[in-house]
Amino acid sequence: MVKICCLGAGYVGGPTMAVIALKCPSVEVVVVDISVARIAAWNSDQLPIYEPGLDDVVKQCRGRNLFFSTEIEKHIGQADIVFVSVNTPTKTRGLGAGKAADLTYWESAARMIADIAKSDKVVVEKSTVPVKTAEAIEKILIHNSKGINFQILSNPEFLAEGTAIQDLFNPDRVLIGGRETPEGKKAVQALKQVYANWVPEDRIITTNLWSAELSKLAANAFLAQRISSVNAISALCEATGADVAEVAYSVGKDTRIGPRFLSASVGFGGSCFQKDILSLVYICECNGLPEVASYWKDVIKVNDYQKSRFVNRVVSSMFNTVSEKKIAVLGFAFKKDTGDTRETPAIDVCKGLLGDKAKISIYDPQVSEEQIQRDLALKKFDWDHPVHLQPTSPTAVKQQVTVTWDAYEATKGAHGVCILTEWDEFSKLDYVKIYENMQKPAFIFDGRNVIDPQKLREIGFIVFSIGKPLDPWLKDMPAMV
Ligand SMILES: NC(=O)c1ccc[n+]([C@@H]2O[C@H](COP(=O)([O-])OP(=O)(O)OC[C@H]3O[C@@H](n4cnc5c(N)ncnc54)[C@H](O)[C@@H]3O)[C@@H](O)[C@H]2O)c1
Ligand SMILES: O=c1ccn([C@@H]2O[C@H](COP(=O)(O)OP(=O)(O)O[C@H]3O[C@H](CO)[C@@H](O)[C@H](O)[C@H]3O)[C@@H](O)[C@H]2O)c(=O)[nH]1
Repeated sequence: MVKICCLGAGYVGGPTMAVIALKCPSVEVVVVDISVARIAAWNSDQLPIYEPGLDDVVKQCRGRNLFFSTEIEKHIGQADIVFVSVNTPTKTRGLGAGKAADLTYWESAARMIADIAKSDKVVVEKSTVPVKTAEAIEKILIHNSKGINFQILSNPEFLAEGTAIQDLFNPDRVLIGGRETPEGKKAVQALKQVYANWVPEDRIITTNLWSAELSKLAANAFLAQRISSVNAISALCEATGADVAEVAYSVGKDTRIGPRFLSASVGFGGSCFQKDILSLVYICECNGLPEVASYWKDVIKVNDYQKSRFVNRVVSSMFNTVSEKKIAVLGFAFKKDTGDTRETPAIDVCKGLLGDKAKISIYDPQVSEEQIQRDLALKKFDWDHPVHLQPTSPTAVKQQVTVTWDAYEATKGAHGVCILTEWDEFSKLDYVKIYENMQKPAFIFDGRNVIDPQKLREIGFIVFSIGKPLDPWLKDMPAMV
């Protein structure tokens, strides 16, 4: 029986390994983590992450050929294939701070594998890493190898949160990069065989190591670039009276461009896009390519602009101040169908409003008060370290922020409502009831274009929707910078 061990029981390690276990009954999969709490949650009825369809997959295989454990050494020792799916945050200190990927967790994982292994192993990079990481990892493994043969493969993950199970069941492609030596090719084949249990052969791409590593960063950069492109156009739509949904539809009808990933928003969030583009920028700079670095950096610049533009809209519409005004925030997760808040645009928008002394009342169906308070108190990039290693006691913002478990409670007595996540339930709320319970004039700022602005204007709201023709009220407000 092939034995797989995965280091890192997070948003990638957990779902990916659960699906491998489901689709490959003859493979034993053990997911290990340094976080005792996380492993305990994977072994309970309350999984540590919310992901549609995940409970079902885990229930089918846990205890059969899928196990979650903190006995890292034992399971690395027994494995034929070791996946490494640990955090690769942005560095906060030293060389490359604010851009380069911090490979501390990866390096310590590699050192542990080298120390423990007593038999040959295929080591798979599942984490997103800078190009040439495999070379560094190889050096660590080989220098400590005691004659053991390690083959390192790059097998980046392309799942998106909220649709992870669907993406894993039916991936657009599986990418495997390896050394072009006979041993390297054998290792690629061994991993290919695992995926071939459910992924059609023509969707399994094999490349050299560096192409695989770079493809992951490039794919995220291209995806994020589409969002920044449509968001840049959304600002121009607001200035000209064009409607970004109509523009995106017309543009996306060109088969060379395609319709997906063209929804204007308050900005992209999530643990990957910003981190991976910053990493790409740093790699370009290190390779003497400042023009290429600056091209990709602008994708993030436009994203930051979109978030601050949104805050400015809110403040300038409401008589240029939100001080002491209650603002309801509907949605805190970085997208619907996840409880993940890493790099969510809601953090920057809330911080912007808090900077103008607003009182914020937040509702998100999947995010707890503790998480929100921590997010609003954490320093930039601290969020991407293992949860149990993050600072514990958030301060300051508590009095200005309340968190409710009900959209009607959050909006009661509010001067304005900001929709920051596209949860389906937000388009179905009773907006007449919400309007009646709000201060007047009642404002709504839709950062996800989930409500029909015309219908809400008929109720009496002053409405701002990203990239849509402006409300007459907003047209008369001071110009925005
Ligand atoms: N989240 C996504 O949608 C996504 C998609 C594709 C790729 N990725 C990449 O996958 C990697 C992991 O991302 P994630 O979202 O799963 O992160 P995560 O924070 O949810 O999970 C990482 C886990 O690794 C554990 N860990 C850290 N060091 C360890 C060690 N030495 N041994 C064992 N466990 C260790 C942490 O405790 C944590 O539970 C990152 O490189 C990320 O960029 C993420
Ligand atoms: O048209 C769009 C599409 C997305 N978003 C936003 O973009 C962010 C990222 O969304 P998405 O890409 O769907 O989720 P992630 O889980 O971050 O997945 C991305 O990042 C992962 C981590 O690397 C990759 O594996 C995936 O392929 C890649 O889609 C979210 O805030 C979305 O709301 C928009 O604003 N407009």
